[in-house]
Amino acid sequence: QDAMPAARPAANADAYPSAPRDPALKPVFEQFGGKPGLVALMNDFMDNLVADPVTRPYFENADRDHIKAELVDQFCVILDGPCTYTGKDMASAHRGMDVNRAAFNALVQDLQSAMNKHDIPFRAQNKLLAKLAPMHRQIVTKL
Ligand code: HEM
Repeated sequence: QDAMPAARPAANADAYPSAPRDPALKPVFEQFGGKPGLVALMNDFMDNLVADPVTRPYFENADRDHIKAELVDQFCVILDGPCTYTGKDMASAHRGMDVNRAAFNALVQDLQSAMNKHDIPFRAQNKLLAKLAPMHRQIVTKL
């Protein structure tokens, strides 16, 4: 898989897996409160990740402010907001971390409880989660 690094796609090509922007998600971006809503959401999401014993080991020594800022841009792009994601692609960002299914699922639950706290409508939550779920292929590298 590492045999032909030159053939790799651009750095952020699968951050939001090469799918085109989906204009149908613009109303969902508004339901998240736009970019300020995403910034507020990410604060609680990261607090949950650090409080959760399953995810804490991954985040306690990480640059959490940086990750939050990248997540805001990434989710904003996924929801067709006026943002650009300049962070790493998901495979590169999580390489060597040995993220397993349990950790991935725990992170999703921590995101769900943050979205509930921010009163994001359930349907809007699921629109975002549907875009995040396939990313497990790039992120989960361990059974
Ligand atoms: C759909 C699920 C996930 C998404 C969308 C996501 C997204 C991101 C993004 C955007 C970054 C920043 C990349 C950059 O710095 O350029 C990042 C970094 C990171 N993620 Fe995830 N992630 C997910 C799942 C996970 C899981 C399950 C874990 C571990 C339990 C995890 C742990 C980390 C850590 C520790 C970093 C920081 C890496 C570093 O310091 O370079 N992520 N993630």
